[in-house]
Amino acid sequence: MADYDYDYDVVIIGAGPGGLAAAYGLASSQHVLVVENNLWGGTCPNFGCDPKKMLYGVVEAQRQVRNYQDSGLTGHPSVNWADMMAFKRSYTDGVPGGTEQGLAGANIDHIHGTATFRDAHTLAVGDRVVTTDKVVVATGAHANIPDIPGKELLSTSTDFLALPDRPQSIGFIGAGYVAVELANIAAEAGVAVHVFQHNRRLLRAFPEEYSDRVAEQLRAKGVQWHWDTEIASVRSGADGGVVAVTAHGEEVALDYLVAAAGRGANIEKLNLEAAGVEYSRGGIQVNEHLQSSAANVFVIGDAVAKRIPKLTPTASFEGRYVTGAINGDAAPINYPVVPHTVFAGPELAQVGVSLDEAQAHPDTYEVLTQDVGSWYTYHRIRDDNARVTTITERASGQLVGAIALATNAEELINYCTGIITQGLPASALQQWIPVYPSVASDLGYFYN
Ligand SMILES: Cc1cc2nc3c(=O)[nH]c(=O)nc-3n(C[C@H](O)[C@H](O)[C@H](O)COP(=O)(O)OP(=O)(O)OC[C@H]3O[C@@H](n4cnc5c(N)ncnc54)[C@H](O)[C@@H]3O)c2cc1C
Ligand SMILES: NC(=O)c1ccc[n+]([C@@H]2O[C@H](COP(=O)([O-])OP(=O)(O)OC[C@H]3O[C@@H](n4cnc5c(N)ncnc54)[C@H](O)[C@@H]3O)[C@@H](O)[C@H]2O)c1
Repeated sequence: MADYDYDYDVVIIGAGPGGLAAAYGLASSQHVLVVENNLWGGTCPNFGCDPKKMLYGVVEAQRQVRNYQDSGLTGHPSVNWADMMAFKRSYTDGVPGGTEQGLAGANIDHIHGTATFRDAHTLAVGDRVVTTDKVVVATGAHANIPDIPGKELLSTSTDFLALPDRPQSIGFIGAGYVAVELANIAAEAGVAVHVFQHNRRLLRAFPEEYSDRVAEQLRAKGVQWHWDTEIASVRSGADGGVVAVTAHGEEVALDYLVAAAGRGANIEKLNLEAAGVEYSRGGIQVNEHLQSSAANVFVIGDAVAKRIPKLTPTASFEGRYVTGAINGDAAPINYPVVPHTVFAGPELAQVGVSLDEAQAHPDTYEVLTQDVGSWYTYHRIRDDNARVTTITERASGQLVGAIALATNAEELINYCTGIITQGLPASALQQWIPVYPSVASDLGYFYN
């Protein structure tokens, strides 16, 4: 508890996965206030992971029917965009209210408004001024909008996830997670999709031999890739649409053009200078205890300038870590391996030592890439192009990395993450009985 008579022990700015993990963790030991200026629950359940994966579920079901066309299924379903969006809302509509009820039920003080620092211990939220011993900044991130003429005509992933009617055409600037996932959903729903990428590399967080396969799979679904193409400007087009003008002078008429060129930390409204908190282009700088340059101000989640992936599980992990740090645990943060997946139809997932790293050190690592489309698990679902790479450390035989492009790849990679995190030897797989047949029952073939 604070020595000085502050209003609160901890004010948490932002009620996304990071801020909420910290709030629930701290509530039993500290007097906590949570401040949120948009929807309770933050990006992931309102405008990110969860609504995206609901739409993905619908288009994946359609893809599976297509895969089974010569295996007993006939007929081609089609996506009803409006109904798909209503299905999404059947979940997202309840998120803000449910999140707020959860905070109220746990007796955690919470207010709606934008928090701004007056000094490191004082925050303004609208007309209200609140003093606090410590602050946890968990403000997340927003889509970067390229600074080009007509930028106000650009849309974002948030707009996409709320489109009431199916567009005829849509473009994406950038070829990262957001563009690939939303391009897949749109293409599967029958939208004409263009992706404009300023170089020739998509999904740079994944190995090129895998991301090239994703590009080819999306091309086969109708996605038009515009490689080495900068968008120089945007102007209004016919019927409320836009015209994307490339640096080569090419013009592409679209219903929407989505900025998917990375995300920047939500720091502009915080007045960080008043609190002595230093930041850079990538977000707020922190030490190994997630403390900013103002020692009483902690930062977690997408707002942090960090090298590890900015994902919901990393934000929650950091929320749990600051709970311990604020309660007196002096240990620095120690991240376990972080798996990541792009839901690209099928999924591309990876964890641990990267393929580049393994290939650069062949004396240290053994790399085994297997085309598993003919294996029972993948043949059964006609995932004919499924592929899995495993990376083991030669000296110990320990699994240290894995990459999979396959239906349910995220589940296979979750199992690999458990093995790597726990440092389990291959012999451990002899001591458990998985359900057969299942993704898990293949593990012994990948790691033995
Ligand atoms: C389209 C999309 C799909 C994604 N899919 C996945 C996925 O499949 N898996 C995955 O792991 N991650 C995914 N992500 C990333 C994931 O959503 C984020 O990593 C995660 O939400 C970060 O949590 P956070 O708590 O740091 O921030 P956020 O969830 O962004 O929450 C921050 C909150 O702070 C509020 N806020 C900001 N400034 C202030 C202020 N000054 N005062 C008060 N409140 C403020 C914001 O309104 C927001 O609600 C996706 C992101 C997007 C955009
Ligand atoms: N499945 C998931 O886990 C998931 C899904 C969506 C988002 N996310 C999170 O959100 C973050 C942001 O996603 P994102 O796709 O916006 O970013 P990203 O960093 O994954 O990709 C950005 C893309 O934009 C390109 N780019 C950068 N500047 C550009 C410019 N000026 N003009 C044209 N292209 C440009 C980059 O080369 C890259 O291809 C991810 O890094 C991830 O942390 C995760």
